Amino acid sequence: MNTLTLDEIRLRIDGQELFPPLSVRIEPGTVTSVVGASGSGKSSLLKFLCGILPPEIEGSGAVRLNDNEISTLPPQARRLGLLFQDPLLFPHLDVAGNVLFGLRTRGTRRERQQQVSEALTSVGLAGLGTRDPATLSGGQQARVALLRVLLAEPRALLLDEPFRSLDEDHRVKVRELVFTEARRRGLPTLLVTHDESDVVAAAGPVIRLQDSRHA
Ligand SMILES: Nc1ncnc2c1ncn2[C@@H]1O[C@H](COP(=O)(O)OP(=O)(O)OP(=O)(O)O)[C@@H](O)[C@H]1O
Repeated sequence: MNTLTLDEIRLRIDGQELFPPLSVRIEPGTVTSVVGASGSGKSSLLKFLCGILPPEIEGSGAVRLNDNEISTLPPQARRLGLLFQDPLLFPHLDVAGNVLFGLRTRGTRRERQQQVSEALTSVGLAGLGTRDPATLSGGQQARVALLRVLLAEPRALLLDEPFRSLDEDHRVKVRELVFTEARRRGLPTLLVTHDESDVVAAAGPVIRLQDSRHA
C-alpha cells in the first residue's frame, strides 16, 4: 500500500505563485479533497503530480509514493490513475476494448477477456462489452473509465471533477463506487471538486487552495 506525499509543491506562472507552498500526506485508501476558487490551480496541481504540466507553468517540489520520489519519472512510469469530467473513452473500441486497454496483467487472450468480463459485471455492466461506448449513459461511461484506470493497477488516484457531468442519481452511485474501490485497494486519492457534497462523501481531509495572485 502506498502513501502519497506532496512536499512543498509550488506552481508559478510568469514568476507568480498560484497558491502558497503545499505539503500534504495522503494515506492509503483515503480521499483528500482539493477545493478552491476557479483559477486557483487545482487542475494544474494534478497535472504537476502526473507530469503533464503545460510549459507556461513552472512547478517545483517533491512528490513521493512511500519513500520513492516520482516527480523525476516520466508520466507513464508514475503509475497514477487519472479520471476527468470527460470519461475520454476510445470511440473506435467497444466497451470491452476500452477496459482491456488498461489491463496490466498479462495472460492468455481468454484470461484477459475473462478478467474484463468479471470487471464489467462487478460494476453492473455485465453483457455490455460489445457495445459502442457512445451508446452508454453518462454513468455507465464513467464506470468504464474507472475500470480502465483500475485494471492498470495504479498506485494512487487523481480525480479531476469526474462526477461533475453526471445527473444526481449517477453522480451519487459512481462516486460511491470510486471511493469504495479506492478504499478497498488502499489507493491514496486526491479529488478536485467544486461540489461540497463530494467533499462530505469523501470523508477525508480537505485542502482549500488559496489563489495567491488574487488574494
Ligand atoms: N497553459 C497555460 N498557460 C498559461 N496559464 C495557464 C495555463 N493553464 C492554466 N493556466 C492558468 O493557471 C491558473 C490555474 O488554472 P487551473 O486550471 O489549474 O485552475 P483551477 O483551480 O483548476 O480552475 P477551475 O476551477 O476553473 O477548473 C489559471 O489562472 C489559468 O488561467
